[in-house]
Amino acid sequence: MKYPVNEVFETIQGEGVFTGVPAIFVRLQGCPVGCAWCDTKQTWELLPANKVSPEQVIRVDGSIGRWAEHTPQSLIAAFGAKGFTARHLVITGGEPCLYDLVDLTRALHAAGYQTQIETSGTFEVHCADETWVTVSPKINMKGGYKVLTQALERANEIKHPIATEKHLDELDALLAPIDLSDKTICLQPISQKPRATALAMRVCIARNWRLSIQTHKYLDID
Ligand SMILES: C[S@@+](CC[C@H](N)C(=O)[O-])C[C@H]1O[C@@H](n2cnc3c(N)ncnc32)[C@H](O)[C@@H]1O
Ligand SMILES: Nc1nc2[nH]cc(C(=O)O)c2c(=O)[nH]1
Ligand code: SF4
Ligand SMILES: [Mg+2]
Repeated sequence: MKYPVNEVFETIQGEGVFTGVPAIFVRLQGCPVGCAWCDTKQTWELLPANKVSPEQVIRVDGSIGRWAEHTPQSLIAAFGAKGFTARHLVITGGEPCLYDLVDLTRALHAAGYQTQIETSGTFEVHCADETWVTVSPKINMKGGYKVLTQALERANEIKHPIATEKHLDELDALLAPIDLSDKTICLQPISQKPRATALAMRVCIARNWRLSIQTHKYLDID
């Protein structure tokens, strides 16, 4: 299967349960969800005019929305050619679950990588059984998509972006029918806002949840 790839880079996972772990990021192009505060808006449109050759998305700045088709094999070959050493592989976007990720995640596991998906939960998650799935549920966004029970139930980690009490109330309502016993819940302040961070810290302490700050933003790395 071919996937539209916006950028591939090696860095430190900055968010969630795997914060601090060296990781290769594969960012897929395309997302219809429309979060007003999205930090990767260049990935929303899959414009034919922005299609480039496969080598033009490896370790280059993806900020102008270019994309190239890659297969699992061409990606794994590119990691080797660039001398990437991380064994943790994060598939993000855009919205990666627009695409069936079974092929990609299985090929990555067969090549010795541990995989993680970052998804909004608005499309069904199709991936290898071993993949760590982080769902960052998007409620009432412009695109009008709803979070799916399939995605919430598949999640290993629920990482909720939060700025106000309203976001917390929305999360509580969404999670009420879900069995959370095998899931880690993280709150992630939106855009490093001090009030959002203070709220997230307060709630995490009260509920024994985890704080996820976007450490790469503080470090000014990819
Ligand atoms: C850019 S999204 C891509 C993956 C997928 N579309 C999703 O939303 O989970 C990656 C992560 O960044 C988070 N995120 C995006 N913009 C953010 C912002 N301004 N502040 C905090 N988190 C943000 C998302 O909630 C998600 O957890
Ligand atoms: N360092 C780093 N960690 C991240 N964790 C999730 C990211 C994302 O954009 O999905 C991201 C990212 O873009 N960079
Ligand atoms: S779902 Fe993810 S990529 Fe899409 S707009 Fe929201 S934060 Fe951005
Ligand atoms: Mg990011």
